[in-house]
Amino acid sequence: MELVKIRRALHQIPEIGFQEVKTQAYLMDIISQFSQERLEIVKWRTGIAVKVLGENPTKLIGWRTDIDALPITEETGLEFQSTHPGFMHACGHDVHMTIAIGLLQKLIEKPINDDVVILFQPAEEGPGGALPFREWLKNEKPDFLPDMISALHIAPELPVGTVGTRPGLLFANTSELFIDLHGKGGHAAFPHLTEDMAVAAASLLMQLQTIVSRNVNPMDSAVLTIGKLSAGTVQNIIAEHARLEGTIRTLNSESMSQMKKRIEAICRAVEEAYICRVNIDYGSSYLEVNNDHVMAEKFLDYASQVPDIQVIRSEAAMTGEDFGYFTEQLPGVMFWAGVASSYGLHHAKLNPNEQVLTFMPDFLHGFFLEL
Ligand SMILES: CC(=O)N[C@@H](CCC[C@H](N)C(=O)O)C(=O)O
Repeated sequence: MELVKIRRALHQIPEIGFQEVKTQAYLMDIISQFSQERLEIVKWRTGIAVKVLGENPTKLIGWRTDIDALPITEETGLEFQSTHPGFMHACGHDVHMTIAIGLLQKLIEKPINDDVVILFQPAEEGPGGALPFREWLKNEKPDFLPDMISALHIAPELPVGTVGTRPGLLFANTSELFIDLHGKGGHAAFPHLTEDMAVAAASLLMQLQTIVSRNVNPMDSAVLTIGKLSAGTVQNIIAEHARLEGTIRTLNSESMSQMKKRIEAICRAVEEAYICRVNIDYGSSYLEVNNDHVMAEKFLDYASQVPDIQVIRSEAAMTGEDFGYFTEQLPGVMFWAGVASSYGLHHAKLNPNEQVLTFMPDFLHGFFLEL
C-alpha cells in the first residue's frame, strides 16, 4: 500500500475527538484490504483495535496511535490540505495513523512470534480517549488489552531519522481550564452602571500569569497558558460575559492541586473586585507519561543500532498526552520521531516530512522483535 497516499487522504478529513467517523470508516476500509487471516478487529466508539496473531506468542505487544485532529484552519496551501473547514491534522496524527497502518502491513507480511494489538485511539487532543478505551478493553475485551505498549509522537524540530526518548517522566500532567465571567453589561457610554467582563477577564488573565512565577517552587516546573480569550458582542456594548480557555501543566499532581487552589483564590478575588460571578471548569485532565525504564532503555539501545537512525536522550516536555493512562497501568514507552517541519505542533502551517513513512514501520517491526 502506498503510505503517502494514505497519509494525504487522512490529512484531508481531520475530525476532532469522538467525531472521527470518516477517519474510522477510512481506516476500516484500508484494514479490510489486507489479508484477514491473522487479524481480529473490534471497534470501540470511533476507535479500532486490530490484533495481529503471531507465530508462537508469549505476550501481547501494544502499539497506540491517536486519530483525532484540532480545530485549526489549515494554512499550508498543500494540494492535499484539509477539506474540513476549521479543522486540521496539526498535531501529526495523520502521520501517526499511517505509520500504524504501515506497521500492520509489515506484521501481516512478516509475522513475529508475539501477538500485536494496534489501538487506533480517538480524542487524544481532548476530551481524552485513552482512559475510557483502556477501561473498555479491560472490562469488555481483555484479550485485546496488551501486556506492554508503545507509541510515538512526531517532532517537527528534529530531523527525519532522529528518534528520542527517556526513561521515566516524558510528558506533563495536564488539566484543561475554562473560566466564565458573568456580570452586568450595558451601554458603552455608561460604564459606571455596568460591570465590564472584558476588563475583569483582562485583569484575571494577567493575575493568572503570576501563579507560575510567584506561587510555584522555582525548582519545580509548571505552565499556565490561556489560548483563547473572548468577551462581548459588539464594539459599543459593555460585555456581560467573558471566557478564558486554557491549560495547566505540571510535573506531578501535588503541583497541579496547588495551582488549582491559586486559580480559585484569584477567581474569588476577581468576583469581589469586579462584582461578577466566576465559574471554573477544569474540563479533562491527563496523567503524566512515565516511560518504563527497561522498555525505554531497550528502545534507545535498539535504535542506536539501526543504520541511519540518530538517537537522542530527550528532555521531559510540558506536552500533554493521554498515553499517560496506558503507562499508568502497563509498562510502556513513548518516543519522539523527527519530521523536520519549520512550523511546530498545533501550527496551521505544520508540514511533516513524509520521508518518515518510508522507514518507521520497518523500524518498529524491528523493535517489536526485541521486546
Ligand atoms: C501532543 C499534544 O500536543 N497533546 C496535547 C494534549 C492536550 C490535552 C488537553 N486538551 C489540554 O490542553 O490540557 C497538548 O496540548 O499538549
